[in-house]
Parts: sequence; structure tokens; C-alpha cells
Amino acid sequence: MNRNALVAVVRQELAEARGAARAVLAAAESARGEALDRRRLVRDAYATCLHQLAEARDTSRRDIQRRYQYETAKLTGNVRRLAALSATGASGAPWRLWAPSEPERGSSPGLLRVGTLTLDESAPLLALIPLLDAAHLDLTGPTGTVDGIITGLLLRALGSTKPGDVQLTVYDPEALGGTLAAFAPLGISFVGPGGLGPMLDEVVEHICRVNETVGHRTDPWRVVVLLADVDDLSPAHRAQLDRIARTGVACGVHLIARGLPLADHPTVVRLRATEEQIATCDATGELEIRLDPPPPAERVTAFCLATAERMRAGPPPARLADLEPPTLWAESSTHGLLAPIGDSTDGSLIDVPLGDDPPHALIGGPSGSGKTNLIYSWLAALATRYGPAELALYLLDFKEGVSFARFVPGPRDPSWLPQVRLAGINVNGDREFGLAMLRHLAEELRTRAQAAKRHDATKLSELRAEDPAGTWPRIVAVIDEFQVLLGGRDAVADEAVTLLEDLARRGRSQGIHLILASQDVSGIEALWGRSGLVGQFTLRIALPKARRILADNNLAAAVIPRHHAVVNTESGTAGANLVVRLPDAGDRLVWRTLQRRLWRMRPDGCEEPRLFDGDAVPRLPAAYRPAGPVPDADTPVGSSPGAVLGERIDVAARPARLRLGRMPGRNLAVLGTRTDEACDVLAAAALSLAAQGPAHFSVVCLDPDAGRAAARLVAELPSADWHDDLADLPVLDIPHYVLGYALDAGTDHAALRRLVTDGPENRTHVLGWWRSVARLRDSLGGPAARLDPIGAWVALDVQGADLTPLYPQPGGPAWYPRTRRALFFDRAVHRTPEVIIPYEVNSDHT
Ligand SMILES: Nc1ncnc2c1ncn2[C@@H]1O[C@H](COP(=O)(O)OP(=O)(O)OP(=O)(O)O)[C@@H](O)[C@H]1O
Repeated sequence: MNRNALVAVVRQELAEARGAARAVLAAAESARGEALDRRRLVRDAYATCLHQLAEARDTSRRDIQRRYQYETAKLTGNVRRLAALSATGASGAPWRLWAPSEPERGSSPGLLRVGTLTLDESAPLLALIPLLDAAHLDLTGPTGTVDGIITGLLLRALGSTKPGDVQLTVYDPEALGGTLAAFAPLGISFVGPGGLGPMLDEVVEHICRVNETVGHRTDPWRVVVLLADVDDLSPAHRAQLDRIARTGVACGVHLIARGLPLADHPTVVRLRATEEQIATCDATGELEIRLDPPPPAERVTAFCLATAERMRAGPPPARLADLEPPTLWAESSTHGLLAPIGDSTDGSLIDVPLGDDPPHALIGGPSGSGKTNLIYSWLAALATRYGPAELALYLLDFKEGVSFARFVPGPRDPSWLPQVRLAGINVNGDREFGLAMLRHLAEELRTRAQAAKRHDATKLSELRAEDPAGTWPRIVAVIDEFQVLLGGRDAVADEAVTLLEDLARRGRSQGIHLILASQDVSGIEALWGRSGLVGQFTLRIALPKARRILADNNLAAAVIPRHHAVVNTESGTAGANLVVRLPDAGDRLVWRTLQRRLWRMRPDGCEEPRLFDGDAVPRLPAAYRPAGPVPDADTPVGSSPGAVLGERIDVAARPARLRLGRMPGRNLAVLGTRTDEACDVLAAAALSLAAQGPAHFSVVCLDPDAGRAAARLVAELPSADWHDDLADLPVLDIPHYVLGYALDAGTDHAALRRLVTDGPENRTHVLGWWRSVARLRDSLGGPAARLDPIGAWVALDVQGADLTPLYPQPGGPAWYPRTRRALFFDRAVHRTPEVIIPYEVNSDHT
């Protein structure tokens, strides 16, 4: 029992223990399961993480690669561009394309190509090294290779500078000058084996001289090539060489040494070459240079022969672009104007002054000698230096042609030269316009003189100092073929000379300068007679074969070649001549490009110049035509409305007006046989009157040729009717204008006489056209008829003498009829008649 009980107990315990163990096992199993799960999760996370990391790494790597490629491409592009800029033309072109290149005036020398640098798989970069104005070169390596480099460098340096700008000295004791013999035509100095010491002494002397005089290079560069190869220089020679290495570059002396070590100095650049045409150089760092082959021998010889020839011929003349200053519009004209018109035979630009002294210029030369070209060059040089606030130009050309038309907007080019205020072209028939310009300048002179007086100033520089807010540009007036204006022995010539004399005398201090040009000796001689005038023109410019421009004993103009000029600022005195070579300023495209640049710089408010073209017929401006609402009876009418008859020949292109007040004689007679022009004058008068207020027009046309124009006018006028004769015209209480075409064909003389005599006081005015003065007189009652009722007239093709009956002075006005020009005289306002241009009222295409 006991045993059984015990067994039971044990069994019980065992069962419990098994149960407990099973429970523990189950717990352990589930813990293991969880652990396994966790491990799987961790593994998964780890894998994901690894994957993401790999992706991130790849992306970054790709990014870095892309950036690297981009940056390298950018950098190489920049370097390539920089290289192209630093070694233009002959400095950098491969031999296959090589040709000498003209340096830009004022530019400094660039770098010289010796070969190429290869970076990755990108296209090779130029390997450039400095020389002129920058470095000495110390070259080591196999003799043949180094000689090839030196030949190439010399050819590039010589080919990219002007002939004669680089002087070569070669010390070649082994080959006795043979190494660089191809350069011999350039006149190089070869130094023999015993000549090193004196040569170095001479170069040192040269450096001393440069330092002593100007302190920097002004003469040609001196390139000294030393092909010595052994460093067995005496201490004295070594010391001289070291001095040159230290001080030469600043004075334009450069050493190129083969195998002869130069002293360490920042200006010494070393290049080491190998047999394999590979080199390294301080200038290109650690990058390997693949050296160019030496230039083909025949190219060196051809270049040297051609250059020697050019040196014999002297430098080519300056181009128009060479007259430009480094910065546009940077100059002030306060103390005068200074601008080059060309260069001297050594290539230096020659400045021509204009200001207090000399104040005015006289240019002479026969036809075709280049006066216009000279004026273009001068204007280009002035207009690039002085902006519109500093310089105002007035240009007048009495030649047949349009030489100044390029300065004003045209159909193909809207630009203009911003300094130009006025340009007159085709004015040869319209001397009155020349006079108008002189009157305008005289007015400006008066304004300036008054301002100067107010500010207690005696000259322009003082006025500008006293009145800094004022705009006082210097005025330059150019008159080409001015003798046309002065020739004529008439009132125009008289007034023109008087005005010129005044401008020449007083313009000096007020900043008004005249440039007169002429091909005609007689024109200049006419001036000679007026010592007060010609004495002011102390600046003389004589083109080849010019006569009477320089002093009689000064024969320079007779001997200068084509495209040259003698500039003389002492009234042409012998001994004060400067011979200038003139650039070719004729190329329109070059001019247009320059003008466009200036035009784009024009300040706000810069107005288009006034252009007077003697060949153009002005149109009646829209302001003088009835437009918009037609004035009605309530619109106030001025006491004397003005009839516009044509354009006055003046600077402002104002209309000529005839006032038609309620006074006797306020009628107009248009006289002559030119039907179109007569119709235009009447139409302009009528339309402009209609534009000013309520008025009625009665049109009587007695010439079928004028019928069309008269009918057109009736159609355009707001209130007009047509009558077949002068009888039965209405009586109105608004202004009434009777427009009579070919009134000389009418028969009712009494009606006409009544109308012109009594009409004006009742605001009825006759604007009539008669084909001659005699016929006008006939239609007013015959030879004894009084012409008083005709207070104003416009004469077309009527000779001055025929106008005597209508003119207060005996003999009539001086008038020689010209196409599209009319003489206008209004007894109430004119002392002398004025020339007008009848407006074109209706061109056939409108
Ligand atoms: N410096 C120059 N270089 C090259 N060509 C020039 C030069 N000067 C003038 N010419 C050319 O010579 C010709 C005559 O020049 P330009 O019209 O200036 O002479 P001009 O004295 O004004 O003659 P004209 O009085 O008959 O008009 C033009 O074809 C012009 O292009």
C-alpha cells in the first residue's frame, strides 16, 4: 500500500513534473518561434537597408560623376574660351591655318601656343605660355625639339604684333646664327661667339635707358634668344644676365634661353621638353604638353619676307574703328574738343583740336580728294568721344547728293547719330536753308552770350562751371561746299556772310565752332576778301592738291599722296604742318554698326534730328486739315484765322501763314502757270482755315485742268459749295472764303473788284489763282487798275521783275523761279518776301 501510495504519489509528481516540463517546453518553443520571427524581421530589415544603401550609394556615385563631368566640361569650356581669348589669331592658330594677324590697336599681347594639353577623352586644350610683357623663357631638352619650340614661339610672337614691334637678337655660338637664319630678313642682330659680353652690356644699358626716361616699355619689344647650352658664363656675364632676368620684362626685354639656366625670378617660366615631343612647363602646372611640330620652314620664310616688305612700306593706315576711344562718351567738352582724324606714317593717331584755339576749321581739296570722307572720320571720332550733352552737330551739305543722310533715320535704318540736331541734304538749290541754319545758330549764340553775361562768364568753360545744371554742349556746324551759300551776290549771300562773320568771331568763346569745306578755290578766295572772317579759321586742313588753304609759301598740300591731309593749326603757316593719313570711312555697314551702338546709348528724350531734304516735298500736316467734329457756328473763330500756304525754309519747318483779319486787302493772289502747285497752295489754305473754326467756302473753277483738284477740295471741306462764276455768292455771318481757280479766265471784272475791295471787312476773302500778274491786273480792271486789294501773294513761276506792280520796292524782288518753291509776300508783315515750299496736299496714292 505504502508502496502503491508512494508510486501513486511519485506518478502524480512525475505527471506534474512532465506537465510542467511540457508547459516550459511549450513556452520555450513559442519564445523560440518569436525569436525566429524577430530574426527574420531583422534579417529582412537588414537586407532592405543594404539594398537602400546600395541604391543611395549608386545614386550618389552617379550624381558625383555627373557633377564631375559637368564641372570638368564647364571648366574645360572656360579654359578653352579663355585660351581662345588669350591666344587669338597668329598666337593660337594651328600651323595648318596659321596666318599673321593684325593686333587690335591698344590691345596687349596675349599668350603663345606651344602645343596641346590632353585631359580625359575631351578635345585637347591649347597649351599656352606667356612671353611679351610677361615672361622670360628658360627651355631645356633635346636641341632639335627646343629649337622647334623657339622657332614656333618667335613666329607666333612676330605674327601677332605689328611689323617692327619685336626686335630679335640671337646669340648662337655653335651654329653661328644658322638655327634661326629663316628670320634674317627681319633684320635681326646675330651675335657671334665673342659678342655675348658686349650684347648683354648693351641690353642692360637699354633697360637703364628705358627706366631713366619713361619707366616702362614704349619702344619695340626686344627678344634676346640665347642658344648657349653650357653654363660656363663668366661671373660678369652671369651677373649681367641675372640683372636682365630680374628687370627686363617691365622694360620690354625678354630672354629665351636654350639650356642656359636663368636665375629664379617670378618672370622666368621654365619649360622642359623630351625627345617624344612631350613637355611640362611652369605655366601649365603638372599637365603634360603634347608639343606642336615646328612651323613649316617655307611658312617662316614667306612670313619674314612679307613682313620685311611691309616694314619697308610702313604700317598700314588706321581704320575708322581705330579712331574710337577705349570708352564711348567718356570725354568732357568743357575745355574743347579733341579727336583724331587719322594717323601719322608711324601709326600714331593725330588729334585735331577745336575749342578756344583753334576755334574754327577750313577744309579744302579738289573734287574727289576726300573731303566728305575726312568729315565722316572726324565726326566718328568726335561722336564716339563726346555724348549728346557735350556735343551738338549741325550738318549742311550744299553738294548734290545725300552725304549727311546717313546720320538721320531713313527708310532702311531708323537709327540716327544722337549728337545730330539738324542735317540738310540736297540743299544746293535752297540756300535759304543754309541761311536759316545760320540764323538759328546766331540765336543760340545770343542765348549763350546772355547766359554768360548773367553768370559773369567770358567763355564756355566758365559758363559751365557757373551753371552746372545748364546744358551747354559745344556746337559744331559743318557746311560742306559752303561757297554755294556765299556765291550769288544777293541778299542771302550778304546775310550769310554777316552771320558767319559774327559766329566766327563770337562763337569761339561761346563754344560754337564752324567747319567749312570747299572744293572751290573761288569760294575760299571770296572768304579771303573778308579778313575778319577768314582770320578766325586758324585750323586748316588741306587735302592733296588743295589751293589757298595753307599759306602761299606752304606747298605741303601739293606734295602729299592720296588719302592724306595736311593739318595746320596756325592758319596754314609753313612749319606748322602735320601730315595725316586718313582712314577710309566710306563703308556704310561699318558706319551703320557704329551709329547703332551710339544710338542705343542715346539718353531718354534724345530727339530725332531735323532733316531738311531739298528734294522732298513736305505733305500738309494733319494738324492743318479739318478732322474730327466739324467746327460749328458756336465754335469761336480767332479774329484773324491764318491760312497755311506752305512750309517755311527754316530750322523748325514751321508753316507760312497768312492772317486773314477784317481789314482791307486781306486777299491772296497765287500767281503763275504751274497748275498743280497753285491748286496745292489754295487747298492747303482752305483746309487749314476750315480746321480753325466755322467757315464757308465758295469754290469757283474756271480752268478745266484744275477741276479735279477743286472738286476734291470741295469734297474735303466741311462746308463748301461750287459756283460757276462770282455773281450771286451768298452773304454769310461766318467767315467766307472764295477760292477762285484761274480767275483770269472770268469775265465779271466788276464782281471781282467788288469782292476784293469790300469783302475782307465783311469777312469775305478771295484766295485766287491768276496765271500772271498782267492777267491779275486785267481782271481787276485793266492797266490802270489798283492792286491794293491784293495784300498778299504767292508767286510760282513768275520772274521777280514781273512782280514789280505788287511790290513796294522798285524793280520787284530778286526771284528766279524754282520747281516746288514759291515766293510769299504779305504786305502787312514782310519787309522782304520769303521762299516757301508749297505743301503737297493730295498725292495720287491717297
Ligand atoms: N582715306 C581714304 N581711304 C580710302 N578711300 C578714300 C579715302 N578718302 C576718300 N576715299 C574715296 O575717294 C572717293 C572720293 O572721296 P570723297 O567723296 O570724300 O571726296 P570729296 O572731296 O568729298 O569729293 P567731292 O567733293 O567730289 O564730293 C570716295 O569714293 C571715297 O570713298
